[in-house]
Amino acid sequence: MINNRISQAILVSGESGAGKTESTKMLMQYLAFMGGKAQAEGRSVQQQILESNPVLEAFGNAKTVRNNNSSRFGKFVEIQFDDNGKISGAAIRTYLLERSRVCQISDPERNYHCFYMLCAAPSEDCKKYKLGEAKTFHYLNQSNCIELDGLDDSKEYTDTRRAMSIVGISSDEQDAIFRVVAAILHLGNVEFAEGSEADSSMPKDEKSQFHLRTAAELFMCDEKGLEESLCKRVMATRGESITKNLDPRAAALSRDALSRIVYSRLFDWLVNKINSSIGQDPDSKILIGVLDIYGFESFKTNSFEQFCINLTNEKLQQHFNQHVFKMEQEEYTKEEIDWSYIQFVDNQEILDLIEKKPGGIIALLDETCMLRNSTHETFAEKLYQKFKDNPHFSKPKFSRSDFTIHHYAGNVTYQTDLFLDKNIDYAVNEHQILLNASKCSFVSSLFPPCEESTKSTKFSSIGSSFKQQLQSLLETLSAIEPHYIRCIKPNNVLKPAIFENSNVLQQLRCGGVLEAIRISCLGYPTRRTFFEFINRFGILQPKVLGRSHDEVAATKMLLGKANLTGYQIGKTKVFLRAGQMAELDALRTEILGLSAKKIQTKVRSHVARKKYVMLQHFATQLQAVCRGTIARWRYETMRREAASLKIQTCYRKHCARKTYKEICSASTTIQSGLRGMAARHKLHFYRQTKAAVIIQSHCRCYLVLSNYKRMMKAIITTQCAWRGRVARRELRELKVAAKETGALQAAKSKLEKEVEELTWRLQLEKRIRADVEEAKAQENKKLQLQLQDLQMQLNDTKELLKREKESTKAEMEKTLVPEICVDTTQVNELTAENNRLKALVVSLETNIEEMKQKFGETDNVRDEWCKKATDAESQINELKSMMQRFLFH
Ligand SMILES: Nc1ncnc2c1ncn2[C@@H]1O[C@H](COP(=O)(O)OP(=O)(O)OP(=O)(O)O)[C@@H](O)[C@H]1O
Repeated sequence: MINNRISQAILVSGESGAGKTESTKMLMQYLAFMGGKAQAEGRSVQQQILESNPVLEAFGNAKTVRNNNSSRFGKFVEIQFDDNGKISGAAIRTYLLERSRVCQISDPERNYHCFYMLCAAPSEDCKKYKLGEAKTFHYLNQSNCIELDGLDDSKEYTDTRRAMSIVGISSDEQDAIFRVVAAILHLGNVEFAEGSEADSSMPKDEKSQFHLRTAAELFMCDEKGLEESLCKRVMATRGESITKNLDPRAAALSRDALSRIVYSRLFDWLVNKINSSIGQDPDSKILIGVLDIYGFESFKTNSFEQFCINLTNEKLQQHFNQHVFKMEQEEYTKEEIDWSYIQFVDNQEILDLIEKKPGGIIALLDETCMLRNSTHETFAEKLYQKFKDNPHFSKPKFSRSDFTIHHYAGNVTYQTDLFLDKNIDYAVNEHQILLNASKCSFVSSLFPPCEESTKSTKFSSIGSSFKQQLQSLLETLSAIEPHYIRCIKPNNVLKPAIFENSNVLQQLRCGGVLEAIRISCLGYPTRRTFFEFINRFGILQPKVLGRSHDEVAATKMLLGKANLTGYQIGKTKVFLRAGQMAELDALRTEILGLSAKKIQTKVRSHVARKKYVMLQHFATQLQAVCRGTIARWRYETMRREAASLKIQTCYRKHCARKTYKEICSASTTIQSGLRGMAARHKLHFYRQTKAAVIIQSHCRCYLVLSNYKRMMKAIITTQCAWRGRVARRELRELKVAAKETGALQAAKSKLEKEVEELTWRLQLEKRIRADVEEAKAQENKKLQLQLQDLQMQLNDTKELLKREKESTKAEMEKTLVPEICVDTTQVNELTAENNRLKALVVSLETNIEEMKQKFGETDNVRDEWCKKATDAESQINELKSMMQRFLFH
């Protein structure tokens, strides 16, 4: 593809279970690996292409009798490449999904894998979709095969969801997809019973009602609407519509039709989603298409699907024939080479029988479908009439509605029973309206409203649309170079290491492989124009590339050089036998190898030299860089040293300055301290001096003062003495003069002194007298009290004595026993007591007498002193008068 810039197609064919799908996957993996881009951001196209397989397999594959993982649809994967040969986009086209499987399976087959996966999903998902075990669903339990050996459905579920995410299906979309799948399962469990009206139907029981309700919930549509769409049908007749009840059987068919159409639309949605997710490359000019399409099928019961599948195989066989036989031999004739024509079985007539328009089986089927009240029997009748003379058509002897087609691969008898139903490709109007109105955007998008014109005018059938699809596929295939892969199934028991010869031979015959090999051996499968040939193999003999040789001669020279024989030279092309091109290619490869070696040598030496020069240059640069680095490093070191020196200097300077400042401040402090101290000393000395001066001054002052005072005193004394002398002299004179008054004066003084003394004594006496008076009064009072006490004691004692005397006397008298009864001790005691009391009385009386005496003496002294005082007073008064008189004189 890269060399010739021609798109290619790989057609993988073979019967069911032969390995088409596996081979296709391997091919896709290979192409993705070879053409895959380095993983850019997020998911790469190739990854999406590969991950589309598990998604499509989950929804389009099922277990059949022949294959546990049978693809129930055809697939053409178009991988687009850009100019660099890298994958730039992809498109997947699918063909004819087997819809009937959704509602009907036979033992031991299974329905589509997705149903079983969903039933084995994690419990929260099952709960969400109200699902139970797979065997509880009608669409799954028609067959006893529920589980497959070596297939874990729950793991498949997880893997499928992961793959869906990779291909760009969002989580919400995945939820909606599985919700629809679950709804189909629930729908399948709705059974119908006779309704109240004739030929009407209704859900059979509570269980059916539940499943109907759940299906409606999952579809997010009206439950009643769903029931009516299943149990009733609106018939439009000439402008008016009539609602017709469906009997239970028809209702069940309607239910299955709904399930089929929903599933089919879901599958188409998935394919479209994958395509839009992967994206197409409109600029891509080259592509590789891989076709994985169902192989020829011939079962006991063959229905519409087998009819379509076998049509496909007829078409592909025709393409193969055309390419390998027809076109090949036409080319030989055109190029006028020596060739005897080989006959081959052309299946054009069979294709005409099936698809010719008008008059082919498909056309008749469409016609029958369009007619009201037509049945499969009328259809079969039409076929019998129309093709009774066709050698490829026959009517089985014991059947009224079957027909047999003589396919290139063998005869297949088809049962027409469901041909009409399966061919009709439209959603029942009620179903369409119901699901279009779903609250779930996903479900409603599966059933977009159809235009009125298309609804009424155009009839669309599966057969016709499939035919068109095939036509378009073959057109695509014709435009590109096809390659064929024929898968051969070694045995029918799906086991390894078993090779059934006859079976394999049959497959080889059916596929036209033997003829293809024969023609390849006889014919010339490879051909090239002279220009292409010389251009490609000219290097075997470089001189042919000059202008001196014509193309034919040059071609022959080249072929001679390669020692090839048996080839043919045509008008414009050279035709080579099988294998010759490979020989030439090997030779070319060898020469190319040698040339490549030479070129490599030169290139290597050139590269080595270049490398050397470059290394030298780099070494110099490196050295320069290293030296520069070292120099920079040295310079840096020096700079750092200088800087460190500077820093040290600064630091030392800073330290010294700091120390100096500290010393300065310390010395200033000391100086100020010393100065302060000196000043304080000075001040102290000054103060001392000042104090001394003051003391001295005071002392001096004192000395002077005392001297002065002494002097003054001496002076005064002297003066006094003098004056005294003078005075004494005068006194003496005066004394003499006043000699007579002097005696009086002396007497007067003496008298005054005496008066004073007497006054003093009088006062003292008065005071003493007052004290004595007071003491006397107190003493008297005391004595009186004592006296009274004594008096009282005395009286008491006397009384006591008296009473005792009397009592003693009375006692003595009473007893009349004198000496014998008297206690002598008691008498003695009483006597002593009596004496003591007597002494006390005497002493008290003495005391009283003394006191009386004493008071009497004191009064005498007092009286005496008073008398003296009165005398002295009178003398004083006398003297005073004398003095006054004297002085007066
Ligand atoms: N190359 C292979 N190596 C081993 N097993 C293979 C190979 N190819 C196919 N098989 C086995 O055969 C089975 C069927 O293969 P595959 O599904 O590819 O068949 P098919 O031709 O696509 O069938 P159908 O037409 O039914 O889809 C595979 O599941 C696998 O078990």
